[in-house]
Amino acid sequence: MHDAGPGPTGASSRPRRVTLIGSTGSIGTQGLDVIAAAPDRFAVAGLAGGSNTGLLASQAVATGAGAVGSASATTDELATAIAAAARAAGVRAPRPELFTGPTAAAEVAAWEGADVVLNGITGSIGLAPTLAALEAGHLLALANKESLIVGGALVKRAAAPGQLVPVDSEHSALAQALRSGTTTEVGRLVLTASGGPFRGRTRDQLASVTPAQALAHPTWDMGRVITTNSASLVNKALEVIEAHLLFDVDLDAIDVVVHPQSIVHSMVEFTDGSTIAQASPPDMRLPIALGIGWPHRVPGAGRGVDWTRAATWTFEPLDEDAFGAIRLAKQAAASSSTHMAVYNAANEEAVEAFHAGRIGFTDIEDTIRAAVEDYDPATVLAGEELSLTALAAAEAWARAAARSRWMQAR
Ligand SMILES: NC(=O)C1=CN([C@@H]2O[C@H](COP(=O)(O)OP(=O)(O)OC[C@H]3O[C@@H](n4cnc5c(N)ncnc54)[C@H](OP(=O)(O)O)[C@@H]3O)[C@@H](O)[C@H]2O)C=CC1
Ligand SMILES: CC(=O)[C@@H](O)[C@H](O)COP(=O)(O)O
Ligand SMILES: [Mn+2]
Repeated sequence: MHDAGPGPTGASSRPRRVTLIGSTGSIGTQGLDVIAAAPDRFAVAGLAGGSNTGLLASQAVATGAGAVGSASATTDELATAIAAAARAAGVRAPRPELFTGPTAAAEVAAWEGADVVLNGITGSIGLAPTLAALEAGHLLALANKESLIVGGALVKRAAAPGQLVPVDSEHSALAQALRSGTTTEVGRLVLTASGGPFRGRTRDQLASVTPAQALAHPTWDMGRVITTNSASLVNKALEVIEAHLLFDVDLDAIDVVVHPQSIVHSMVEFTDGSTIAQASPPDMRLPIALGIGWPHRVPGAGRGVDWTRAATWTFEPLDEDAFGAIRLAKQAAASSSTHMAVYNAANEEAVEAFHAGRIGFTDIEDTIRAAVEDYDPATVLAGEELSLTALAAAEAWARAAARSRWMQAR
């Protein structure tokens, strides 16, 4: 079993040191909130961000992080931004170790001053930091689902037992439910889906929805890509594969049910017909705190359900004629070890194209379907086994295949 370092129980000799990859995003900033609220349990080790250098620099000053990485700034720009943030805060500028460029996030993830890495990058670019954190022996609190889904067996092989803890709300719920039962007693996993902003629409009605409508998630405030993926149900499709990889449950024993209130975050049905569900108001700070504090709960991380008020929780089947992303992902995952990299890369390209006004909403799913159906690993990979090289080739093929659809349409 992986040694997570000091337990953040308040009674340990020092707080657990946390590196945040994607510290400027939705998961990253909520991770910083959790850490700031529990200074006896957690301290910031490292920070890595993308293009928001000003916020990254302010975070570096506020937290005293020992390592700071930026994908977009030069070392001089990052140092200057940190000095400016310190001046603005009226404090002495800290002198963290700086990392810049495309490998910065992975270098910060591997940085030795951490016990735990919270990976909150968006997209398959999260794979390198995921592998770097695991190889460095850190506990990995994983929000960046794409790295597990794309990396598949590569990520699983790199993780020692207990080293990878899910932060995604559904998988945190499943991990919590599974603490009460042995895996041989699991009948099936049931992931809840909010249904997104377009719940109840037909496929024809989906064709004309706008990016602004897709970004109006009914229950969660998240980054642009995952919010769009929730609207298309691609997020739930990725999560089915994520659950399959995390918990070694067959794909045909993983179901999705639409639960618009997002209070039951998922459930495990055991072989005797008993179901254990995890419920809490929608707030990512709870699964983030549990992820970085694993296996300990952090008191006050989230608020509980208010049982004194009348409330209705509803569950309904998913309309798979309108939303085909989950069926398509199950097919892709069963096809080859690199098909999900193709699925994800085609989706990443299509989401960007949708927000750029190049394609319509239903073209997202059509783009993924075409890529998954046309992809032939024997041709694209020329016999290469699952490896970072093979994944890069599969992704490059998928991105080119996706783009060619809207280039041709011009
Ligand atoms: N938000 C949520 O509630 C949930 C999110 N997740 C998952 O967590 C991940 C993050 O989602 P979310 O926080 O919403 O996304 P955001 O878009 O809000 O944040 C993404 C973060 O990644 C950073 N980033 C982008 N490129 C790089 C790079 N090359 N190197 C380092 N950092 C980079 C961004 O930096 P910058 O802004 O500076 O460019 C930003 O900090 C996704 O995989 C998502 O699916 C899962 C469950 C819930
Ligand atoms: C908070 C979280 O974990 C998200 O992945 C959330 O599940 C998105 O909501 P959907 O159920 O609409 O995909
Ligand atoms: Mn989720």
